[in-house]
Amino acid sequence: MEDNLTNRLQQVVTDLGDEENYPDFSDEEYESYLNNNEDEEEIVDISEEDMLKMLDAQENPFITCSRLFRADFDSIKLLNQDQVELFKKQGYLIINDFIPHDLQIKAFEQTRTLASTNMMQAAGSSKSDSDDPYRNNKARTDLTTWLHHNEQDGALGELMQRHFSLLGADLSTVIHLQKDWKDAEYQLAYYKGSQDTPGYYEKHRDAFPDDGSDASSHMSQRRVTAICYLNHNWSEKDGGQLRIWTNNGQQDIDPVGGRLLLFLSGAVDHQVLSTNKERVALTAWFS
Ligand SMILES: O=C(O)CCC(=O)C(=O)O
Ligand SMILES: [Fe+2]
Repeated sequence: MEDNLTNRLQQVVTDLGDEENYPDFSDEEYESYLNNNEDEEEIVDISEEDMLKMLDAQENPFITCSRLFRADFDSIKLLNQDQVELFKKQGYLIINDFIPHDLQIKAFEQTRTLASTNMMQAAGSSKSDSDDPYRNNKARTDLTTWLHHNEQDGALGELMQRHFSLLGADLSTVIHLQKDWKDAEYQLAYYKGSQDTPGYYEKHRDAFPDDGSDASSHMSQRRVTAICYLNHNWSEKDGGQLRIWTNNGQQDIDPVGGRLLLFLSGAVDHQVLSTNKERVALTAWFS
């Protein structure tokens, strides 16, 4: 009896170890077997890049985002009608001398001080990873810090309180921002950048395409990116241009001090090219 049991057990073990006794599934049968035996709903882990590809294939993102512009609006103070038209048509707009030269110099020096006194963090550090889960710490080399317009002193405070708040008033007049929109998110960025170790920020988009309708608004918060450059005496050899991908191909924008660049966050891919010198920018996102 015992022998019998041992023999039978041995036979089972031998049969299990013998591949020829396994059911012979084709790949398709195996897939369907796995799917039928799945208890939990499969969570599709799609990358930001693939998600953008999928959304861009549904509709040109410049068209999606152009629906954010209001058909009629009241008076605006900083921008003029032609600039608004151009912004809508191109998906981006450059405004030179957005701020006075002395304010630009002071804001640059203030940023340098913040960077050298450890008040700014590597953009890919764990602290800011949670702000931007799609990026890893190799995507960009800058030091950053979030600024709050009513808590900031000095030139950077003035830049937000006076200049960006006027811009925000205009943008909320010409563009559909979210109903509870109050103020921009502000991020200050400092690239150390040298000939030996150039700074960079890889190609990316700041938001998913969004026309403000209920169907798409859950995916994105940011609608307009506004970048004010604070670099003085910028020259071609310093690099650090912002390459943008527009509806009409790519274009490189020099990060000239005092210059403001606006673009539709959900439509324009962009990349900071190698910068061989210190490079400072204050970015505001309007949602
Ligand atoms: O500094 C720039 O020109 C671009 C910055 C940027 O792309 C970002 O902070 O998302
Ligand atoms: Fe960006």
